[in-house]
Amino acid sequence: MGKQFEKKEMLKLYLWTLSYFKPFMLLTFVYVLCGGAMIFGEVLIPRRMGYLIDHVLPMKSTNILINQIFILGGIVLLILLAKGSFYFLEQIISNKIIKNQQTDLMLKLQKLGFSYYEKVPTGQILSLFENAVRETQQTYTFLFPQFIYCLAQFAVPSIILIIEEPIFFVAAMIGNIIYVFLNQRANKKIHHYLGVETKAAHVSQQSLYDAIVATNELKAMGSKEWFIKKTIEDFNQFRIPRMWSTFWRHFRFTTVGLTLTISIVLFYLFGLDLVKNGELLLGEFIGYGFLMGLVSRGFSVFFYIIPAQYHALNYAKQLYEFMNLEPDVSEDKNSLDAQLDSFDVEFKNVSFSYKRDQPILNNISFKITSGKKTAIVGESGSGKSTLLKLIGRFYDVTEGEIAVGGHDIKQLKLKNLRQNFGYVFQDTYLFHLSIKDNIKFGKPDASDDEVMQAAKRANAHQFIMETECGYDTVVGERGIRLSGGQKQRISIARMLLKEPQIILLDEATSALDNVTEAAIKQSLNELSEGRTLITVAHRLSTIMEYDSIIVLEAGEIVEQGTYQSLIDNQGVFYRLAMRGVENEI
Ligand SMILES: Nc1ncnc2c1ncn2[C@@H]1O[C@H](COP(=O)(O)OP(=O)(O)OP(=O)(O)O)[C@@H](O)[C@H]1O
Repeated sequence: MGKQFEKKEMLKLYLWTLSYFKPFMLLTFVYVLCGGAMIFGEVLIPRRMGYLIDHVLPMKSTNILINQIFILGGIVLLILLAKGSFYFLEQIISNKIIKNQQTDLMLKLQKLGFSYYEKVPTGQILSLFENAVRETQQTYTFLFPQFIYCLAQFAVPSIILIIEEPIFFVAAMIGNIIYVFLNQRANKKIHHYLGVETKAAHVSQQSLYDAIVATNELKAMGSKEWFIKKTIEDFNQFRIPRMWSTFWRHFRFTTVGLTLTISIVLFYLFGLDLVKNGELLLGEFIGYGFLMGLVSRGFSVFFYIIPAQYHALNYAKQLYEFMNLEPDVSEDKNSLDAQLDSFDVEFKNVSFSYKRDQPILNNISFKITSGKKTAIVGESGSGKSTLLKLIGRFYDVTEGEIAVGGHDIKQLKLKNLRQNFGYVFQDTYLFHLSIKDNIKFGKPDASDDEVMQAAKRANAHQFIMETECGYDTVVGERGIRLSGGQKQRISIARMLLKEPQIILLDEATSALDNVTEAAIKQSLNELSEGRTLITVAHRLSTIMEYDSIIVLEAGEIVEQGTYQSLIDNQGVFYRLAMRGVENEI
């Protein structure tokens, strides 16, 4: 039952992998034709050679000999042409498939969005896009073409031998059966080690990723030795099974030579007897020898390909599962394709949990009127960032409704919803591009002057001009060449350039000093004039003139009002504010 199920699953997986050939049916057909022509030529040559030896040479006619050599040359040319076209088409088709597959994966990754990035470690995503993609794509570049080719290379000469001289087919199959018998254990071992290797590849890749990204943390904590030991252990989990799978694969290769020798010996034993008895001509004998070689080759490569394909399917399974993941947030088919004309944000009895039975937000209701400034405050872990993520629909509410401009956000097209948002996250990611492009990301068609104005308003112009190439300076991967505060300013410039109707700031100025923060606040104030601004703030002194402050505690709203009214209330907000004052002292 279990094995039956596994076979069914594997077949489904294989058909899914092959479905990428579908858009290229015509090319694939021509490709198969070329493969057919190759096999046809490979089978024809030994037969023409046999004819040459048995019938042409005894005639001692130079003209006929030359004719026959030309025919042979023509067949060789046909094989060469077919082979060239076969491999050329193989490249074209596999490249097209790889491109389509990669595009599908990228689109899927985008669709899965924020929640997927938060759930799955980056190293694991990289492993999927690196290892799983590379191994699966072997199906297109090598395994499937060779599967078809070897099947034909085995089947066509086998049929000829069975019809004409079955004893030679028997000789070939004896060697083949011994090969299968000897390799049963090897195949099981290879299958086992490849399975372990596939799983360990993820862990090893994650380790590598951590080693690169966390270099500074590890040095600072003096944990280098510990981490190196751990990385080596993780890598061994991958290296040792790989070593064994390679050993068994080599073992299998060695047995090919051995079993082929058995077939050849049998072929000579049976064949020479037939020649001696006059039942077979010498040329025919040589020709059948070639055909037998094709049968053995086709068979052994075929048996090499099956476990290799199985291995590739183990990786394809990861891609298949990834492609079939349901995004946490999806667009309704009948979603409203309309531009918003009002930007109120309303929470109606919203509850939310990342995991079942672990509520993060509980029965939250509030309304932010278009153009007003609202701050969300609360202890660490009270759910402030989560609340912002829900407004941007990075997650869907578990209960209740969020409305923007009077529409339930679930009923709006994601594009229409998000184009109205400008989001500055706690951590700013900078692309490995110039500073200019990193700012332009907020509005791709912005002019250089607009970029510069936005940077000036974000208090970033001065430090940008001090970098090596100004706005053209490439900020290395993850923007490591800039300080936390500088990265935040680029992110704010991005948002200022976009000029969104709803501004969401998640501790957007936490890495800035007081002077810079005050300067940026001025720009944000100007920008937020007439726009809805919702900010998660830790430094309460920055939100004194906000229209409303929502105080969260353990996922619930415990207070709401203006700064002064909350201070007068002497409740949770008052205590938070007092603590903040103490900290600043
Ligand atoms: N992607 C996630 N999956 C599961 N739990 C999460 C996820 N993100 C946050 N949480 C949990 O949700 C709770 C609220 O987190 P959130 O980041 O919203 O709090 P916060 O008030 O913004 O905290 P801080 O001020 O420290 O940034 C925390 O207990 C956190 O561990």
